[in-house]
Amino acid sequence: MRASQEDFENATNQVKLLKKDPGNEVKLKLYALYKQATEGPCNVPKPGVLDFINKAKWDAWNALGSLPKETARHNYVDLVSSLSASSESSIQVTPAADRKQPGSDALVVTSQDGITTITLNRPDKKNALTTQMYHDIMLALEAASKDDSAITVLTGNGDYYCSGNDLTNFTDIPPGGVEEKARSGAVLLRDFVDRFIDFPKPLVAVVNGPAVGISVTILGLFDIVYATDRATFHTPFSHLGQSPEGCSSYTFPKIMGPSKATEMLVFGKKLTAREACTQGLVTEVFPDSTFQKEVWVRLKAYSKLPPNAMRISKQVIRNTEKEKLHAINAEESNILRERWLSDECMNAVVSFLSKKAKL
Ligand SMILES: CCCCC/C=C/C(=O)SCCNC(=O)CCNC(=O)[C@H](O)C(C)(C)COP(=O)(O)OP(=O)(O)OC[C@H]1O[C@@H](n2cnc3c(N)ncnc32)[C@H](O)[C@@H]1OP(=O)(O)O
Repeated sequence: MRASQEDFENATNQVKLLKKDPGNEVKLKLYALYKQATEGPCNVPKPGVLDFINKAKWDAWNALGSLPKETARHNYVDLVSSLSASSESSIQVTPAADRKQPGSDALVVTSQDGITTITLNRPDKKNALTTQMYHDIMLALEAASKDDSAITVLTGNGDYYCSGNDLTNFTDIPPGGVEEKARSGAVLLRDFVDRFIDFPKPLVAVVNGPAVGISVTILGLFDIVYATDRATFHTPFSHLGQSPEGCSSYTFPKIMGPSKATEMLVFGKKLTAREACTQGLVTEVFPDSTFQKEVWVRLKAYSKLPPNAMRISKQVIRNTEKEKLHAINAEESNILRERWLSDECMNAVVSFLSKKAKL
């Protein structure tokens, strides 16, 4: 028996009463059938490749081809009645403008005992780096380079050190489109990494938990890396259709040899803290239970050493490579700009986002 218009309207109301989220795949199917039943075959332009949610919806609708309206209506009613009446749906797209924007509290900067500490403070998002945070970290480094502290520390709040680039950064497309987005992303990346290359004082990473992506690659530009034994080091660039940054294409082979660097940067092998220490990426590993205490006692003692001597010694160690590092950074940023426009990268980002999206 075909579903009547009344059955269809009842089903559309029933959807609103579902208590359990039926999942993105079902929600896309419901959306597509609804559009087909009410408007017929897909008749709107395909959204831009990085307009992930609307593109997924468009794809689902378009996939129904010339399915007759009546059949779509019938299939919609069938699908709704097969979903548990005790579920609840949340078929909504949260507009970008309505999403909670990270405030300046996503980064906390403190200065004490001769140490300036920059803390990533988005523990609920595993300290993923928003565009604003890249800018704020650059400002914090600029200020730290001029303040009277002897040592600068980067660390994270919560169970993660940092989960790398916030993948939702990819959804904020400017009027110039995806090319413009990729271009400005590459400029931001290059500026960001340049600040680490040029940082004049001893720079210490206090890796309080797992580290992913760019938070790992820039470790090659730090002077000291202390890690809890709970930390892991993961650069899943190939999985994301991306390529190495943070000068890691140069620093990692230099630190650990080309073959171990390839395992990390090309195959995305995740290292434990002890493996990373054996391979020279980490300076020292501490038991998680005493990590904070031991590290800060150590750093406070170092911070009492003559600051000018430490700064000059750091520069003697690092300066010979600066020019090369800037050239590598520029090249890596350029390559990434192209990677961000690739299908491989877009599909990987869509896949991550669609797991969290409210469709
Ligand atoms: C302009 C400069 C560009 C520089 C280029 C940089 C490249 C990179 O850094 S590539 C690396 C990018 N990062 C990732 O691919 C990591 C993605 N995240 C994950 O794989 C996982 O979230 C995890 C392994 C880091 C943690 O997994 P789990 O313990 O299961 O926790 P959840 O997944 O539930 O995470 C909690 C919450 O945080 C959100 N989140 C975590 N990482 C990111 C991220 N990188 N981008 C955006 N959001 C992230 C996650 O989605 C959860 O959010 P809600 O669902 O809203 O609670």
